[in-house]
Amino acid sequence: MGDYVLRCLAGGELLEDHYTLACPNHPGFVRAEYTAAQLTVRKNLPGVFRFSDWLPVRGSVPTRSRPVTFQNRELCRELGLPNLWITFTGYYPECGCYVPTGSFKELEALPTIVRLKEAGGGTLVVASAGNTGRAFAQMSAEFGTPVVLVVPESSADKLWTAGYFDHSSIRLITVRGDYTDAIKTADKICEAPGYFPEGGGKNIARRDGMGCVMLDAAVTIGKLPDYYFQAVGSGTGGIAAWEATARLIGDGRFGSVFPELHLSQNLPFVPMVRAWNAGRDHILDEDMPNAQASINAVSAHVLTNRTPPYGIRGGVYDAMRSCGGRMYAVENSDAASAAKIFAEAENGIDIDPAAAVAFASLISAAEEGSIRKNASILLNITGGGYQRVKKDCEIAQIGVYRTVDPGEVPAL
Ligand SMILES: Cc1ncc(COP(=O)(O)O)c(C=O)c1O
Repeated sequence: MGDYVLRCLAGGELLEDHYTLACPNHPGFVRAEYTAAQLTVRKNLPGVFRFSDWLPVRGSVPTRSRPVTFQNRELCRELGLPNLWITFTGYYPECGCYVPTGSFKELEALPTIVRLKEAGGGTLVVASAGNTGRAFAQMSAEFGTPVVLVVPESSADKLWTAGYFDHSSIRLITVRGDYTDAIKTADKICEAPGYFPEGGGKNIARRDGMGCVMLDAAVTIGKLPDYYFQAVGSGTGGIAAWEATARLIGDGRFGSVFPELHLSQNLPFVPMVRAWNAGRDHILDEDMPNAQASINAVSAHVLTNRTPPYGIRGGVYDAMRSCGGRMYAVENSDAASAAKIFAEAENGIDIDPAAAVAFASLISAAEEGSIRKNASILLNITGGGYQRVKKDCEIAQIGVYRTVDPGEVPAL
């Protein structure tokens, strides 16, 4: 299971995999090419590991976390989209979804910790605006993998575990700055031996873990959707959807056309939307005017990455070029209205502000008539059910180990 070779996308050469995140000779992403040409869903394996054929791991860890794809007929009628499918990754027992930290970042964290363990282990260093850090914290508490989490000071309250109280394997560092400052601090920590970057979009375990959303949708719907809607900060989920689609097309049973990517960001911080709409393969400073104030003004802070893998070979720009599609800039108020519609339709489930941004972009596309109404649409609800998880499980806040200024490296 999970047999693969690792290929450099820029140079085309095969690479040895020692938790390898990048090619030593070329910039750009590396990608896993799996031996299994067809996907066998292994329901006997836990959670997301049912897709192990196309995950870069040999083993698994016990978990219930996986995405769940379903339809809500009433919502389909209300929106005039009869073939709307939702893939939900969060905590929503009524739909069989038990992701305790509430977001699809757990789909990345699970194969990442297994991949690192199989490569010899070490301490994972994770920069996060909140959700990624919480996902890795949960894994660390459950499986003992040591992690250093680096988050903006304002995100510290988002760092908790559900049902696990021993946090001795977790070091939480808060930075007096934003998400990008957290990324820089994390990079510096990784210069010390024994500390490994989780790798963000460069990590095949993270991308292929997220790609399980598309795999779950395709096996549930029985074919690839025509449109894929997701809110993006790094854009890794969009890239992952593109890569998973390529594998599904190769499988031969799910169709041969890439779904259009409909990716959204939260106004006023929308660097990828601006770059894409200007036809550029790179982001300029002018795409992020008043960056700090704009970041402070969005409702979905997890979408505020100032250095996303946009123009890199195999990144967001390539994915958009390959699939076609559109990018949306969504107002906070529209995201809030979308979240309300979702809660009313789905047992009061509160969705993540980022997922609300994606849903709002879909609503606007439907209202504008810019998508075909009868097309098969996949809406990636990337997080939700936080209120429910806090009701059903005991929550343990993670204590801050050190608080540092931007550029400062904490002693660990
Ligand atoms: C709930 C949620 N949705 C969407 C995103 C954006 O994901 P990405 O840009 O990595 O695909 C994030 C990122 O942290 C998230 O936490």
